[in-house]
Order: sequence, then structure tokens, then C-alpha cells
Amino acid sequence: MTDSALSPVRRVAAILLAGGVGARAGLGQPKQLALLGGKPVLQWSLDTFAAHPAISGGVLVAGDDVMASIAALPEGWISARPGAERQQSVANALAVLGDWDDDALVLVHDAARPGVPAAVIDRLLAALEGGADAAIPTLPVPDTLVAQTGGEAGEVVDRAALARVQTPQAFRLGTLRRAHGGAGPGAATDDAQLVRRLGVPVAAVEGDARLHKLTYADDMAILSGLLEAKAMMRTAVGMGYDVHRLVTGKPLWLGGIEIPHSHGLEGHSDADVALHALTDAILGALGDGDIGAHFPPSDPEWRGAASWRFLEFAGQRVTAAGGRIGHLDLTIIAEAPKIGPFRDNMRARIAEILAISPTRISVKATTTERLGFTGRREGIAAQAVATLQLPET
Ligand SMILES: Nc1ccn([C@@H]2O[C@H](COP(=O)(O)OP(=O)(O)OP(=O)(O)O)[C@@H](O)[C@H]2O)c(=O)n1
Ligand SMILES: C[C@](O)(CO)[C@H](O)COP(=O)(O)O
Repeated sequence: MTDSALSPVRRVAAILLAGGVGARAGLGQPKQLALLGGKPVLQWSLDTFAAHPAISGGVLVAGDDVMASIAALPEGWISARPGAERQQSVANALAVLGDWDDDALVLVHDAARPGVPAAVIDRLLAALEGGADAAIPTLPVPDTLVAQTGGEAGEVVDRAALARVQTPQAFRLGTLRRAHGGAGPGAATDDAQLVRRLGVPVAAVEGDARLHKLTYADDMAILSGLLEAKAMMRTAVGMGYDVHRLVTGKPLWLGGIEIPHSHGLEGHSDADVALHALTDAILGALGDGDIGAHFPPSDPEWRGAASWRFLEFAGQRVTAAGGRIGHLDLTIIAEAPKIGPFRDNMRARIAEILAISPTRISVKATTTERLGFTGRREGIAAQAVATLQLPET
């Protein structure tokens, strides 16, 4: 949706519900803290709402453990305490939105649904701008439905008249306030039910399979696949190249390990040319500058520094961006020493530094047939290609 499709004076808030304990998922921690694609489940929808141009702020409903797990609340966001039930958590969020006009719009969303396509938000807001007081995303029921008692399947239920209800659910703030204010007895599993109890019609817009809810442990695998689907994750490729001079009287650090050799590499740091190429390849895929920008040779702090620190930093930048390393391919160009005997140790060390599997790392080596500076054994070169999976921006 373009900004102009929304009234410029209308404010839109999001309420992100992350106050549950996740008993059915049984993950040993609240399910909204489980890691999916390198970041906590709740962070996915928090990032989506924070990036959506129509949403100016929000409320994260979460206990202390969950609050401690997120780096910082986005600008314009505040927090509220969870209630005993979902419905109470929404009421607590409404209480901290006291200074927002009734005319504002609000999206109420389960943090347990990490994959929020911006298009669903756009459809919901368009329904409200079109005059609805409430709108929810729904999907058709794909299976045959039956009434069932115990182990016996009974009458078929007409699924054509049924739909599955997802979140986010969108409301005029005043309508949602009235619905919660007069909620009366009888729990509601979602907010649209409370609105309908007021006699207010609820518009249904098209939902999306990526809004799948994390309810049981098996849903983690389903969500992992859905979030990595092309529409939510993009593949980014970066390349790195580095050269250092071989000198006598220095240890040879290569691929994160020390290798016995007559010469070592000269540089401001430990001059591990292979880790430098890998670091630059990762930073390149992130579009995040290069090793020199983050660790300037002019800074005495990096004099003699171990290069694993640069690589570890690059890996942390991937995680902070909500991405993950798909594959690293490193080529070391050296006449000597022979790299083959050290290849597996290098892979293991690089895997350890980046906390990824060695199966995601390739280490290759070649000579230049005694040609050029590498062929004359004056230096060693390395080149690397990094493939990352990053969230869509
Ligand atoms: N007191 C509660 C209960 C639930 N939620 C949130 O509401 C959403 C939907 O609830 P559900 O899937 O039932 O989550 P849990 O209550 O955590 O799960 P369970 O019922 O299995 O314990 C979740 O994002 C959950 O964190 C909440 O904010 N406050
Ligand atoms: C709000 C909801 O996600 C809409 O489908 C659903 O009602 C939550 O249900 P639960 O019983 O709390 O899992």
C-alpha cells in the first residue's frame, strides 16, 4: 500500500501479543522466544510492523523474560504486562494506548504467527479505510470436516460455510475499546468475536498461509520452511579477496589455524588472509562495508589482533540482520605450504567461529603454476564467496 492510500491524519498502532507461556508447544521456553532463521519468533512480526510505512507505533505485550530477549523496542513502541489470558493481554495493551484517539486504527497480532506479509496488513487497512470497523484475515478450510465424538467420526460439516481465522486483526480503536469494555463473561479466543458481540460486522479479507500459527512443536519445521520461502527471505551473495606478503620470522595463520611454515604473513593484524576474505565476503553480502571500515588499520586496537574476531563480528552482523549463512566457499592461492592436510581443521575452526555446521563451509586451494607474486612465493592470496539468506526488505 502506498502512503497516499491511507488518510494522512489517521494513526495506526500494532498490538503484538507475546505474553503466553506456550504450553502446547512444550519447547522448554515461551514459544515466542524460539529461534527461527536465526531470530526469535516474536522478532519477525515486530520487525515487519516496525518497517511498515502505515504503522506509527505499537505495544508489545510481554513479560520480563521476553522483553530481555529483544535488542530494543522500535521507535514509537511501548510495552505492557501480559494478563492471565490472551483477552486480558489485549485489554492491558489498550490501557497503555490511552492517549490515542478512538479514530485511530489498531492491528492486534499473535507473536506466535511470525510470518506477516505486508500485503495482508495492506488488505486489512484498506478494508477499514473503505468503511469497515473491523477486518480479519481468513483462509478456506482445505480438508473435509466432520463432527467427531471420541474415536468415531460423525456427520460431515459443510466447510464451504467455514473459514480459518488468522491475525493480525484490524479495528477502529474506539470499536475495540468498546468491545473489550463490555466484554462481559465468557472468554473469547480472538478480538473479532468481542466486536461481533456488539453487533458490529467484521469484514473478512484474504489471509495467507505464511501466517501459520506456532501452536505445537511440529509447527517450527513448517514455519521454518514458510519463512524461508522466496517471498520472505532473499538470497544475497558477496565476494571477498585479500592478499598478504610472506616474510620470515612470523607465524603463519591461515583459515583460523597456525600452520608450520618457513614464512608467515605480514599485516596489521595476524594477517590471516583467508579469514579476511571470508569476512569481506560476508560483509559484502550484507551490504555492510568491508573489513577496513569496521577494523581500520589506523586503529591501534587491531594491531596484532586475531582475525577470528573479525570473522565472528561479521557472523554476528548476519544474525543481527535476521539472516543466516547459507554457504561459504574459500579458495586459498599459494605455492606453499600445501593446504590439503589442513583443510578439515580450517573448516572446523571457521565453523566454530561462526557457530555453523562445517558442511556449510568449503576450503579449496590452488597454485598459480609459479606465475605471479603467489607463484614466486612472495605472498598468499585468498578469495571467498558467501551466500546468505536474509529477510526481505
Ligand atoms: N495470557 C496470554 C496468552 C497468550 N498470549 C499471546 O497470544 C497469542 C496466541 O496465543 P496462544 O497461541 O494460545 O499462545 P500461548 O498461550 O502461549 O500457548 P498455549 O495456549 O499453548 O500455552 C500468542 O502470541 C501468545 O503469546 C498473550 O499475550 N497473553
Ligand atoms: C487469535 C487466534 O490466533 C485466531 O485464530 C486464535 O484464536 C488463538 O487461539 P488459541 O486457542 O489461543 O491458540
